[in-house]
Amino acid sequence: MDLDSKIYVAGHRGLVGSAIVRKLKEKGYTNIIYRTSKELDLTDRTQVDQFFAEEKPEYVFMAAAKVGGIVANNEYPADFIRDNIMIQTNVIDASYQNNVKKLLFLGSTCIYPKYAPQPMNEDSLLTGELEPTNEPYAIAKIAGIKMCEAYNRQYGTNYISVMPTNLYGPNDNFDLETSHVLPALIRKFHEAKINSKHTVEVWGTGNPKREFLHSYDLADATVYLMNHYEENQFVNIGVGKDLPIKELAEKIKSVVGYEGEIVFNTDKPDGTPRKLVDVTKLSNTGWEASISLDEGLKSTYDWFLNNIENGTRVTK
Ligand SMILES: NC(=O)C1=CN([C@@H]2O[C@H](COP(=O)(O)OP(=O)(O)OC[C@H]3O[C@@H](n4cnc5c(N)ncnc54)[C@H](OP(=O)(O)O)[C@@H]3O)[C@@H](O)[C@H]2O)C=CC1
Ligand SMILES: C[C@H]1O[C@H](OP(=O)(O)OP(=O)(O)OC[C@H]2O[C@@H](n3cnc4c(=O)[nH]c(N)nc43)[C@H](O)[C@@H]2O)[C@@H](O)[C@@H](O)C1=O
Repeated sequence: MDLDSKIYVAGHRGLVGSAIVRKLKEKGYTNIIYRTSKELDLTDRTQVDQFFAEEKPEYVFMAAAKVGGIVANNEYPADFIRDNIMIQTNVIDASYQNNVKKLLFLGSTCIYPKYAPQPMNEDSLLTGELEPTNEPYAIAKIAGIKMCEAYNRQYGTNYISVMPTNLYGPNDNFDLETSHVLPALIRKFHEAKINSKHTVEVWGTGNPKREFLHSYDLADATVYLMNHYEENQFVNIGVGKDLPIKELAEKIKSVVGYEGEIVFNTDKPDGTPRKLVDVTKLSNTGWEASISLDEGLKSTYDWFLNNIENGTRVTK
């Protein structure tokens, strides 16, 4: 990408999209375009076609999607498969119709089989059954990967896909029903502390292990790969280290400074027991993460204190 290339970041207000815009600006890119979902509903093909025909972006970062944690995925499976298939199909095909030079599609590590050998490498795709709590979302993401590969093969496009591990950082979703574990626990411990509550509920047994990557590291990796990666096969993005949810909860409890007890609600699902990604392929490109989980938790809690009230964004 040249510094004046026209770059469309889809989903620029979200966790990932906002970090990508920040990174592009930091690196000196000057011609970045974006739209909110109100201005451009990516599930609507007519609106998408009109936008691409008018704007003619040269590069596309596909960070717009319907995203949610384990319970949201489990309760709204139809919304997750429908919206994601529509959004990605519209954007990928409109990119082809309008000669986009390169597109980066964001998948997720839930595309791997529930019991894939750990750490999970890229060759594990489609080798076993998926985790039921997020199967519809994972199938939409697998369709996105395969669509990029198929367009490259049939039409000679240059579309790459990345599979990030669980992410966190500024502009995350802090809604207690629909968010992922890390932002949910930051909010739960914080509210318990200020309201002097004696216990905090953590879903599941606390035994599943997860790997966490800061959104700024992810954004750095996506811009790096947009400039340096050309292979048809997707690439994992992670840190190569995971921890049990129980330990994550203890860390967040300590960062927030909460002194009560943790209670596990085993009526809530655990999901995949473990999904550590193999980052060998990524490391071979020369990229590695730089923000440690301890550092990232502290800065994300600071961001939360300055920007979130009652679970929603306020600008202080
Ligand atoms: N969060 C995570 O832990 C992980 C995320 N990913 C992937 O990263 C990508 C981004 O996720 P994340 O940033 O967390 O998600 P967010 O929910 O934070 O952001 C998603 C963005 O998508 C936009 N969007 C949703 N629906 C539409 C629509 N119909 N039309 C236009 N825009 C729409 C929203 O725009 P608006 O704000 O304007 O409504 C929003 O800004 C996704 O593909 C996700 O699968 C992968 C692995 C882990
Ligand atoms: C990124 C990824 O995100 C989802 O998969 P997940 O990793 O299972 O997501 P999660 O962050 O919601 O949960 C991780 C673990 O944490 C436990 N947990 C404890 N307490 C809370 C809690 O308060 N909220 C949440 N959400 N989880 C909690 C929870 O029970 C589970 O054991 C999918 O959408 C999937 O499609 C996807 O791609």
